[in-house]
Amino acid sequence: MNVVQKITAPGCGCDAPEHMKSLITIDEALSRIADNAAPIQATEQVAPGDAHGRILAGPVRSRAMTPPFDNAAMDGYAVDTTALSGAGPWTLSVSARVPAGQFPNLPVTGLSAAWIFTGAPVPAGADAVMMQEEVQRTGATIRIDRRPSPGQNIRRAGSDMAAGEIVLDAGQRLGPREIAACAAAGAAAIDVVRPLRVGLLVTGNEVRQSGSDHDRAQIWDVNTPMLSAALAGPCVDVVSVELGADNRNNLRRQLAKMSERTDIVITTGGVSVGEEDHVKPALGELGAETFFSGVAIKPGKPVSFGRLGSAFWLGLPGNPLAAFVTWQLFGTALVRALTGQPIGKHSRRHVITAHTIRRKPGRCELRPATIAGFDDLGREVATFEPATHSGRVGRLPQADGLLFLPADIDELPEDALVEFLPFCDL
Ligand SMILES: Nc1nc2c(c(=O)[nH]1)N[C@H]1C(S)=C(S)[C@@H](COP(=O)(O)OP(=O)(O)OC[C@H]3O[C@@H](n4cnc5c(N)ncnc54)[C@H](O)[C@@H]3O)O[C@H]1N2
Ligand code: MOO
Repeated sequence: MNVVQKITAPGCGCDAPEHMKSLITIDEALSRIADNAAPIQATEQVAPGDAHGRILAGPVRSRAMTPPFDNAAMDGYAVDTTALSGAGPWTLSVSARVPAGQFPNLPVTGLSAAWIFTGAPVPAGADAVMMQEEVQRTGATIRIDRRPSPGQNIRRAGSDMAAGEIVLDAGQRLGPREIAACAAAGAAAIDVVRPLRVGLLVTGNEVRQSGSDHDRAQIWDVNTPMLSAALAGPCVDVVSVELGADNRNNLRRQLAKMSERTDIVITTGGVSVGEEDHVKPALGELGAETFFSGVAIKPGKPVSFGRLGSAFWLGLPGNPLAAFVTWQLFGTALVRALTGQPIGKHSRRHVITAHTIRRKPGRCELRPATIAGFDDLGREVATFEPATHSGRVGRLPQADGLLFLPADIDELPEDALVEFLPFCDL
């Protein structure tokens, strides 16, 4: 096996024909999202049990040390090792019984032991807990053959979290692991970012509801259900889903209305250069700002980003694979930016290509790929179709993510190391 090269930076397409010169790189597009989309300030409070998938608006501090007291890690006997003189064995009298949830009244003194259960507070005077399997109990006495170590089987107060310690920072997405830390920190109510209000406007005269009867020149709408599914998550409220005809005046009215009640307006289709592509002209008439218009990628070249009033606009291409890929690259980044989560390249990793690639250079290609397994060095190996077709989604369910094929590369051998972005949900 021969690693030919390590590829990190997708090229910029700047040796491309004149009409591609205005296109920017993926990383430049991500920077423009990060620079323009400041986190929304609105927050709300939720209980830890309702926080799944929400984004922390501020740090979470531990309200008290945890565990709150020294406690037994095993069912057994709490003893004072300093009272065990000589080489043993030792016989101790069982002087108390301490179940979890009950505070011990009596200290352990001399050759006495407290019968203790996992999670129960360790009595004063004891400095070790013997597992019950390691002692012989007879009536009200136990025999210990081997000297316990001081501290054995005791979980010390504060050993997990100190009082006041920051356990989570703002911008963290709350999954089961983070919610566990919040609960252990004693958080009764957690400050989270209020869900983003998102509107979806799917354009195209030819688009009809999936499964419906349609005329000969019409097609089933893939983008509405696909993006509705992509947006389904606790940090987003989809407040409006509309279809829009290829008509500038109508689109202008729809965009204006949608932008008044949303943080993000997502459009699909009508964003390229043809006379029937009315989304950008309609936004122009409404005085929208444009932060980028076209990225040197395949699929998804016309993807655009701007602002209309207080709402951000993300213009995804109509081709369904292009819409999905640009959602994965830029839509998820915009949601992250507006909810205060870092956006970066951290989720990209490197994989090995399973086949030779021959392609037309010019744009960085995002090719759907499947992680098929590992090579003999333990590296992930990706398989993929011979080409990327922006209108095809039939094989998308088999893909795990996107390979980044740099703009200037026309051929890559088998076993090349390339960047890979796993698909992610909100
Ligand atoms: N002269 C040029 N033509 C095109 C260029 C270009 O640079 N110069 N770019 C091409 C590229 S790349 C893309 S991507 C598409 C994107 O165009 P639009 O975003 O304007 O999308 P539409 O033209 O409206 O639609 C493209 C394609 O997708 C189908 N579509 C649209 N909506 C849906 C939907 N909801 N569900 C399923 N399929 C949908 C539509 O029927 C078209 O076939 O432009 C190229 N052209
Ligand atoms: O950029 Mo488009 O998605 O290739 O057809």
